[in-house]
Amino acid sequence: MIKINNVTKKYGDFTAVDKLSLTVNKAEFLVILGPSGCGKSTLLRLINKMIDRNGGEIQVNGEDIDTVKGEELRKKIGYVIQSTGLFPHMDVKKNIATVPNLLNWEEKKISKRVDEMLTLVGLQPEKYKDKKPSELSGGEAQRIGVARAIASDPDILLMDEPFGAVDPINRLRLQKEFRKIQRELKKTVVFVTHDIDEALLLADRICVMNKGEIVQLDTPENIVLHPKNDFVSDFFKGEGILTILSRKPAVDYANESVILEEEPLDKNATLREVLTDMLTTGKEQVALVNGSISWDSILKIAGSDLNDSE
Ligand SMILES: Nc1ncnc2c1ncn2[C@@H]1O[C@H](COP(=O)(O)OP(=O)(O)OP(=O)(O)O)[C@@H](O)[C@H]1O
Repeated sequence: MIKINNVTKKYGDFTAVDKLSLTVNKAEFLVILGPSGCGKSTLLRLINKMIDRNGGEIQVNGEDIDTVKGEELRKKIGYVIQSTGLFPHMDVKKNIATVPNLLNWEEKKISKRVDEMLTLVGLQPEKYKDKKPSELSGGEAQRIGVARAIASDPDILLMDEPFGAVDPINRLRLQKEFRKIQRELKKTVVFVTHDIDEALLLADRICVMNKGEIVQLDTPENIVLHPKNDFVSDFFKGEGILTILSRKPAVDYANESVILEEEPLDKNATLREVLTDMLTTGKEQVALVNGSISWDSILKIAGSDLNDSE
């Protein structure tokens, strides 16, 4: 858990983070979203003491960060940045082993951990561990960045646009895989992005920032459907409904009394996939494993029921 209380960061006369308070719960995926220059990266770097603050307090897992040395704190908190920050002269296994080495783990334990981490992020250990970063694609390098950040099993991960350099198709795959890993390992994640779809797809809660302050902190659904002010609604510009549909399992909305004589969609299909199926086939009713769902009900869900269902 991370507790930020009344924290301010100034660069000269300029206030980058302004008396900001925020609690990130254990195992929560919190996304910080906002326009360029609003203070997102600064906030992240304050948490792991890469920069000093001018006022306020920060606690990490109940401990005031002022009582811990920066290097010690950073061994306990994973940090991933857009450029991946992999060391170019080290091979993949050495990169992943960075923090375990700093923590003086035994060779055998490190080697086992490297293989586990590569497998976790979907890369075959034998094929990848001896490669240099220059021999990896952008998406592979991002995965190694994630593997390195979680290698020493930190409770908390700070991620600053970690998938920014990846092409859209691999990006979506990485986002989904990472979300799954985060849920399985119950990591507390603070994730910075200015990509609205990414925020809506990943977040338990979104913290919308502007000019160093929090404008709205809420679930993705509430932010899209009930923006607090014009800044938030202009920022989202009506986007987001499709992404929210893609977070909802269709089976949760099935009409169990209408059974169709046709092949049902996959049991894991989302409302967005139902909508796509309807738009590509022209069907107004689609079969699900536990009943069916109609065009009218999708429209109704997109319009209002999403909010009530939270
Ligand atoms: N070392 C620094 N010295 C002076 N000003 C800085 C410094 N680092 C950041 N700033 C300023 O502080 C503000 C917040 O920067 P920050 O990097 O936190 O923004 P951000 O929201 O992460 O932006 P982006 O989405 O573009 O990465 C910006 O106006 C930036 O120019």
